[in-house]
Amino acid sequence: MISLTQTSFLNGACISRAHARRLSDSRTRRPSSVKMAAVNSSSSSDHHRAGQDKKSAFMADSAAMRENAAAAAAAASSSTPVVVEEKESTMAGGARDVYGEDAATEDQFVTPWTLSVASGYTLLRDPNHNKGLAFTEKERDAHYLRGLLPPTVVSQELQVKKMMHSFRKYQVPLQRYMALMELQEGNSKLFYKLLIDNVEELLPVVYTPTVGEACQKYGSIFRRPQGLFISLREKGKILEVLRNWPEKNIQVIVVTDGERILGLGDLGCQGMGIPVGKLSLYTALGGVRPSACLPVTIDVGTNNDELLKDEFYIGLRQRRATGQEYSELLHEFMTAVKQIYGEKVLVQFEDFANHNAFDLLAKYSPTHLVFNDDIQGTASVVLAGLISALKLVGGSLADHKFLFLGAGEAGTGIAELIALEISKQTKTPVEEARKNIWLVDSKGLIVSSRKESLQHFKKPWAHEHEPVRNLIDAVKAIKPTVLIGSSGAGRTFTKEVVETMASLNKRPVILALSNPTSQSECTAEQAYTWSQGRAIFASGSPFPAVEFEGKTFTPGQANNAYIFPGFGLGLIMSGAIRVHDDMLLAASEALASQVTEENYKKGLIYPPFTNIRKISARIAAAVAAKAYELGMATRLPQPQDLVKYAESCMYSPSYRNYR
Ligand SMILES: O=C([O-])CC(=O)C(=O)O
Ligand SMILES: [Mg+2]
Repeated sequence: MISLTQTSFLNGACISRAHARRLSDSRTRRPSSVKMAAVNSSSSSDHHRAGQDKKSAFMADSAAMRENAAAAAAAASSSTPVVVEEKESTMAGGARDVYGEDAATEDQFVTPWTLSVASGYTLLRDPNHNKGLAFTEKERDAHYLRGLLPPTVVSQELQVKKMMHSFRKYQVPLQRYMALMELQEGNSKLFYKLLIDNVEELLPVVYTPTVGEACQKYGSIFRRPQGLFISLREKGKILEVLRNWPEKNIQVIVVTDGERILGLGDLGCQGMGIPVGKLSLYTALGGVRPSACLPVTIDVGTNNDELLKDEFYIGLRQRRATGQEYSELLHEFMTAVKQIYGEKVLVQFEDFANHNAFDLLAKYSPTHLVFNDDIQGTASVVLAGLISALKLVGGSLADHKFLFLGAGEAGTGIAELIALEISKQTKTPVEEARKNIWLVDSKGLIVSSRKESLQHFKKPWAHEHEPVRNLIDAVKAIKPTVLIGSSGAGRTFTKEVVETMASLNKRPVILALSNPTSQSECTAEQAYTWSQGRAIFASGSPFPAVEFEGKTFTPGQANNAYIFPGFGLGLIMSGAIRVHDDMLLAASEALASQVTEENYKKGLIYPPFTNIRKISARIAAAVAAKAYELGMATRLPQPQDLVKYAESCMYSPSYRNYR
């Protein structure tokens, strides 16, 4: 059988280069309805970095950034025409896949490809094409599969049913995680179908909280590498390392350095579980095709002594590199990424420690398409929850008083986005809007008398007030209507804290955002019981429904998983080249608008995850619309119906027919 396959997947004799080129050309022939746009990938705007203010850097902005990015976008849409989108429906009769798939594959137009003669045996071991028992009789004949499979032929639906049946037999969450990872490595389409069809049940396994435990034990459960590992040893060679990755058409990279994995601290190289998990959600929840997703872990060592002593640890056995050594490696990575994948690749920073997260975002926002999920994604999802909570508590955002426990990435990120939204709604300066927002860190309430010793990202929150040393005293002094936990420290919303919130408010809004479950500031049960069922509660990690005095309370999950998949899709489908604060606000509003009356009746401030693909399409459309409005989109012309367009761009995990 002749197959087009990637260089790293050679199995059998290669055919001649000329023949390969002919086949490859016909494979990548453009269907007539493919849309064109003018894109000059070389247009860089590094020089636009100048003038970035560190204070506003978490959401690098605004007027200057917008102008710069719009100029870059204009420059980017001026020369060499390239294919910018392929829709499945436009592909019929167009280019054919490796195995003669009769619908377009998600990896269409990926280059470079090498032709090889693959055996059926190889096909069964290729996760992107394997269908297991679902190979039809004809396919078994055509692709050298006879005898390699038992006689039965089953549908993908039956495979899903069977997988769920055996999955449910595992009682231990980590075993469930391993079973799903094995499936992802063996049959990618089945994995995504399973995840999409059973999202509520499987999310806590491939993602928070189980992924946290998986990272802690990554070394001992390690079977096959996932993602790309870039360590200090690869310094000077990062471009080569990126070229080793088999997929070439990368659209989203999730990168971590493992220093602050969820609320679990420094897990070094074992943080890889996080980019892998986040990108699974990019595909399952946001419809970004798996081959366009690249998980990366930058290994600069770890300060986790237990891991350094652990014989199964998979990373560099040294303490973390810092300062120039660290920033040089990161800079080489960011430069290489843009060089190899172009201006429109989205780099999502994930679970970096505060001291690097803010600086990296500030440094690269003006020149790259970057997004920090912990600062911006979490901010956007929480703002959405607050917008919808207003339906239950009344008033506008400006009427409320917010108190945070935790003044790191999530805390200050959320605080700033709330302030931006208030400022937009009330047409007051953002400094004014910040006045109703208070933050507590490990040293107590952030007040102006502490200003000198504060890290730069905390300074905007240092208001005039006498010193307050702990959370409970801050609750009593500030009298917030909304309490938000983002400190990574578990069980810090004590009975007294929740009871005080309930004594101050008819319906206290309490968000316990820290992950995983062990780090949650309080449980759903505690929030509902201690507030006599009056709390409007949501948490970063999932909690089951709670019965209290004969009533059932279903907590919402205020997790950035609602935002980043749709947000990323919106950036990709519009060809956005920068992230702008207004896109985050647009995403929040789009998510809040998806909460139904029925959800509100149950006290929910987020819609259920069951409909997440529809929700993601709406978020994507809102983000793309904003990109077009701001002049930051390069995919032209703008599609008329962005929601429909987002839906049409989404990856489908259904098997293709191989002719
Ligand atoms: O991964 C999650 O569940 C949310 C998140 O970004 C974090 O806690 O760092
Ligand atoms: Mg995170």
